[in-house]
Amino acid sequence: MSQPGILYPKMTVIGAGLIGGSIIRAAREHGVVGEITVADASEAHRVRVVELGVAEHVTGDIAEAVKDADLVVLATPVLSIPDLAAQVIPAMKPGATLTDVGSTKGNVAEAFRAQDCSKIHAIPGHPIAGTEQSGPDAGFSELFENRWTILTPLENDDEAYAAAVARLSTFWRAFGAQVELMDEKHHDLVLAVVSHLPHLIAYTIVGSAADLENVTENEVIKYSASGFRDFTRIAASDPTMWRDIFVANKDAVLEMLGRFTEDLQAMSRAIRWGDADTLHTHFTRTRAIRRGIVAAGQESAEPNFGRDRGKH
Ligand SMILES: NC(=O)C1=CN([C@@H]2O[C@H](COP(=O)(O)OP(=O)(O)OC[C@H]3O[C@@H](n4cnc5c(N)ncnc54)[C@H](O)[C@@H]3O)[C@@H](O)[C@H]2O)C=CC1
Ligand SMILES: O=C(O)C(=O)Cc1ccc(O)cc1
Repeated sequence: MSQPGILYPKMTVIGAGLIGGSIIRAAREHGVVGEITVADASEAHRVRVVELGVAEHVTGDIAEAVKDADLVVLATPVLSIPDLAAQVIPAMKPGATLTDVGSTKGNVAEAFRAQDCSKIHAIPGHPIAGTEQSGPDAGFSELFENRWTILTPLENDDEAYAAAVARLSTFWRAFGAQVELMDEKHHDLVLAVVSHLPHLIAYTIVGSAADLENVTENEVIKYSASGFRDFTRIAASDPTMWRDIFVANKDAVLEMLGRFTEDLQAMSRAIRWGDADTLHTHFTRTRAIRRGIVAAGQESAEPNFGRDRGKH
């Protein structure tokens, strides 16, 4: 793939965890930024970023970190974004771009709109790529390859804003991602079904299995070599990140949870009444959905494909 060259001479990433760390590595590898500055609230993480040697500047001072940046990326848990936006936006230089990678977009759009964004280009974003790992060591440059990044631009008819959205799209494409633009409310509904609800189910079922009196913790570990193992991987995802997602995306998650509960009741009824046809028809449909995803090249037929890349 031909690379676009330097898109942002100075990039600042706030939050050097899995996603921030992956962006830094990918941006360096693909040559789309010049100098990289990292700001992180955790001293231990700042020390680790220095040891890893992945950034030119590392600081705990947010205003100092963003003042010269052409691109600022917020890569922290979503409930921290309103506070960070209030610190970052007034400190940014005119004409610079602000984006984020948060898993929810309605609250981020609201946080950006609450500030005076007239001198910068504020563009919420979300790479649909990740793992259950977190922290500065978890990042790897290939994370975004063949994945989607959704941008949810704010309402703004300026040509300069459209150009900033186009440049940010080029940035993500340089990492091998495909970019889609979407309304933030639609984003939050779609992600509630395909990401937030599955995580809630995994968190719940792993807890339920461990709590059952006739199932020991030892059996949960021993037999997790089966399909249950995928649930335990997801249920190992970062607690702070997921607490924030469910608080921020409450309405969409509750709506989807309501529909899911109805569908679960229908399955429960089919099992109770021995309605084998209903079960078979349903499982045939879901198998076709999975095969469609594999055929579209979005996933390997092998389990756990790509999930372990970049682990240390
Ligand atoms: N983990 C995943 O699979 C994905 C996560 N996301 C989103 O990306 C964002 C970051 O997630 P991860 O990289 O997984 O988290 P992480 O836990 O690996 O990294 C977050 C980093 O932010 C720092 N931090 C936290 N609050 C801060 C604050 N107020 N100021 C400065 N630094 C702060 C932490 O010290 C940590 O280094 C979240 O909003 C999450 O919803 C998006 C796509 C995938
Ligand atoms: O690890 C997994 O299976 C994920 O689903 C990763 C993930 C987590 C949160 C996001 O907003 C996007 C991707």
